[in-house]
Amino acid sequence: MCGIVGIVGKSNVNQALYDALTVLQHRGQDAAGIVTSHGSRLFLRKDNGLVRDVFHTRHMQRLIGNIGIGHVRYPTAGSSSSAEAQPFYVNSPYGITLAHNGNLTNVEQLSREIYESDLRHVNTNSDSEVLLNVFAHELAVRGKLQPTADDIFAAVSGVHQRCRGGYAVVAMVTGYGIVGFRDPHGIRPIVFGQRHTDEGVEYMIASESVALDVLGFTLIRDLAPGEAVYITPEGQLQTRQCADNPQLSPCIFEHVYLARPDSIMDGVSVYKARLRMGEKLAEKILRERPDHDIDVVIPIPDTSRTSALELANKLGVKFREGFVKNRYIGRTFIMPGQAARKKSVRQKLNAIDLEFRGKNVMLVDDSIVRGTTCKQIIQMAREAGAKKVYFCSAAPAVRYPNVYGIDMPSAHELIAHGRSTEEVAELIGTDWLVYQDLEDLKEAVGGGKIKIGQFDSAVFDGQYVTGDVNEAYLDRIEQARNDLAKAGQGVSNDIIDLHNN
Ligand SMILES: O=P(O)(O)OC[C@H]1O[C@H](OP(=O)(O)OP(=O)(O)O)[C@H](O)[C@@H]1O
Ligand SMILES: NC(=O)CC[C@H](N)C(=O)O
Ligand SMILES: [Mg+2]
Repeated sequence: MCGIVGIVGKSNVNQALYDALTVLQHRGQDAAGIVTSHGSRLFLRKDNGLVRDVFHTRHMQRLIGNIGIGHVRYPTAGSSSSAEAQPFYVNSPYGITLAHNGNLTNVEQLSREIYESDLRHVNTNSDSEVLLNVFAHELAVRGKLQPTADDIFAAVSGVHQRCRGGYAVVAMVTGYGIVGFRDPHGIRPIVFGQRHTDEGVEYMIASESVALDVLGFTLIRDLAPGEAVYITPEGQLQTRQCADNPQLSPCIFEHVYLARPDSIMDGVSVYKARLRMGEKLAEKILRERPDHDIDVVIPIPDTSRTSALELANKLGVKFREGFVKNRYIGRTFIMPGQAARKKSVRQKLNAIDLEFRGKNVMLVDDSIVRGTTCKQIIQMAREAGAKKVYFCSAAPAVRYPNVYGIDMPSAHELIAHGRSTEEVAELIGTDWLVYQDLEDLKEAVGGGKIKIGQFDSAVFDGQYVTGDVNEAYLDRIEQARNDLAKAGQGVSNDIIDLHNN
């Protein structure tokens, strides 16, 4: 999960892109980039770091033009080298730049094809650079000096035919506008919207609706799975279905953890979905122990707050903020490397002892992935004097790797992989562990006013919706991308790309 944004505006879009990236920062903290287009010239700035660290005034001043795209990165392929920061650029045809959220599952085959059949060169190990080259090739074979909307949409169809995995993409075709597209399963989110200015209508494409909201754009809608939206520099917008068999199966983990609660995804309010998760979890707690002795419900900030609040309401138990979060530390789960993640939990969260002393506390988190957070938190609760420490997770046990854009490539790093609930409870040191049931989670997200019947919930059930993920593939990514392997990777930051200002 990275954050992507594209804007076709009526005046310089640099500041709006920057602002949108800060709103999407929770989707990627490793690198950030913006490319703008002014006439036939492109201006690029990208580097490792948070948005506020990557763009200084001098960079912003050079990012001129009324049209541009941006990206915040959380790597799922290749390395954390700044050479893999996005947007990526290819000069032919037309000069295309691209920002991608997701992960391709057939990247090895595509890399071979690109080199052997398409006669193209890819300079990094990033799957997003491969995706860009596939799109560029599919556009090039149309052989047009001036591509039309039909050509752009045909190129997206070509991408759908060749690429497998999860992808939400914005690409800028220099001189011809911006295109956004979503994979045929709609695994990763992407929306578009508009705002009216005195000079005319401006359009924005973004990962989450909250980016539109904050910048004064109104949401038009989500892109459907397989669909593309194309906006010319003059502001003509067209959409088209470019896949043969689109079927919506959005990533359910977006609702659990990745997205901001004030976003609406595929018509579903993330906030409401999280409230319903809390409700369902309370029902399960009452089923397991109708005469429980929980004195207080305490969330583990930030993401679990919404569901914890509703859980407490439903149980009729006090809700208390027992942990204070250091607002200057980012999200720990999306940090690269276990050492950094472990250290950050303690720096990030501190207990208010009086909320724990002598009490039976129910700690609530949105999910338990590697177990880094809950192990330390449970210990902190005990040190703060809790009598009993119970723990519940608004998501079911995470037992299988993610291959569609969340960096969970290694089953063995997942604390619940191959373990029962009781075994996990013992490992993390809790007196009672309650996981949400998967059916309840699906109902919480897809059973509101807007119905969604199918999800990518592979991390919970091992079912991969793209149908191309087998044991051999999972073994390969486990070998290539487990924490140890990543730590040993040499990282080259040399960019062969546009001049990076
Ligand atoms: O079991 P783990 O491997 O520790 O992963 C799960 C934890 O990581 C996330 O928190 P994070 O600190 O990333 O972000 P948040 O502040 O949005 O909750 C998530 O909300 C859980 O608390
Ligand atoms: N999290 C993502 O969406 C990552 C995008 C891309 N696979 C990368 O590693 O840069
Ligand atoms: Mg958390």
